[in-house]
Amino acid sequence: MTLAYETWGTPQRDDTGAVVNAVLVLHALTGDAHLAGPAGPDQPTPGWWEPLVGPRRPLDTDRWWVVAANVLGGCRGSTGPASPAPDGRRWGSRFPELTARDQVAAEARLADALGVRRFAAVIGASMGGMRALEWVITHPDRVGSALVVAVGAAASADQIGTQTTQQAAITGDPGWQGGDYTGEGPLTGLALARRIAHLTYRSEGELEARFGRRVQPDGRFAVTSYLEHHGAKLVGRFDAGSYVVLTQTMNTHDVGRGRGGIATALGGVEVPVVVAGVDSDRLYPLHQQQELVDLIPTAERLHVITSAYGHDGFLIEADQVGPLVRRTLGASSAAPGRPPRRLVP
Ligand SMILES: CC(=O)SCCNC(=O)CCNC(=O)[C@H](O)C(C)(C)COP(=O)(O)OP(=O)(O)OC[C@H]1O[C@@H](n2cnc3c(N)ncnc32)[C@H](O)[C@@H]1OP(=O)(O)O
Ligand SMILES: N[C@@H](CCO)C(=O)O
Repeated sequence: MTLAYETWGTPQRDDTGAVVNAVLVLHALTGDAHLAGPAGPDQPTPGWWEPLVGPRRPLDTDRWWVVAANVLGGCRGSTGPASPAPDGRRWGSRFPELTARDQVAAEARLADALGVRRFAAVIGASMGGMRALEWVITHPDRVGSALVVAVGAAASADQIGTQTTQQAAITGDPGWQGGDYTGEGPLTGLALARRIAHLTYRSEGELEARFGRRVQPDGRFAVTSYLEHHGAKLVGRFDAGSYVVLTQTMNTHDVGRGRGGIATALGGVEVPVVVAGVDSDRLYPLHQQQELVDLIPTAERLHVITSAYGHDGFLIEADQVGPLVRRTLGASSAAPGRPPRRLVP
């Protein structure tokens, strides 16, 4: 198994050689390890949280060693369905179904390899928030604090409904070939999946204000053209097999599975957790983050990101996410050179 990762800042080690200032940042569905920095020949997008990383920024690289890895099952350097299996062919349909717990198990092995016994903080939104929750529950001794944004304790019917419909758009494309495509693959299906998904990532009000019923000179509704643009862009940078595998990990997300239910699993959390949501998020509505706050004894109040942009607000509203990152690091029980600050509910 390969995990592709990037780091920013400099690791500080204690007497035993363990890194004491590492912060793990976990990306969402179509993100990758490139948290900050420009696009380049091998990197299709600029850093997805660029404003948050650097000297004196919330993820202050003069102080923290920031680590971001491409998720297991992804297609930006880590092992996924498009990777070659030992026989040299793509894993394709032979790639196993993964859960967020498997992905966290892989990330824990990355931490071992990097010499990180304990992260000062683990930070994630959306699919990254699922893994941040699993980190807190599975490895409480390895997490100083956590920031969990725009996610719930378990996939909802609404989320499973839209994600399985996106999967059907891909697997119904003749180019899918049971997952064992060669060449271009199910590009039409992947673009359609992204269009469906993107609608859930933005708000009704934003789309109305930006596009309304406007028709472009080419005869297309402006909103249709916008969605086609996002579909075409994703096709240029993402593998359809990874899209199916990763959305399936999101469908099976349930912190309570095998742990006596959500309330029991979250009720045992001892790591300080900062929970936030976006007020216009129709995919992961605020009541799901309120449930996390209600059930996690170490979570303080719900932090609300005010945004017109819906779920994507966690990517766009860096000015509001930044203070939450600082708050999370300030609450860490593992921050070097500073006593932990208790988050009072
Ligand atoms: C900055 C990055 O690229 S981050 C890279 C990693 N990406 C991720 O992790 C998530 C994937 N991306 C996303 O979710 C979103 O695109 C975001 C959140 C990053 C960006 O959101 P915003 O900045 O609000 O961009 P928005 O959704 O308005 O889209 C702008 C694009 O739509 C295009 N567009 C706007 N209106 C129309 C229209 N009527 N017809 C066609 N295209 C249109 C713009 O030209 C622009 O194109 P470009 O991105 O190729 O320059
Ligand atoms: N726009 C985000 C939404 C998923 O959280 C992405 O593509 O990763």
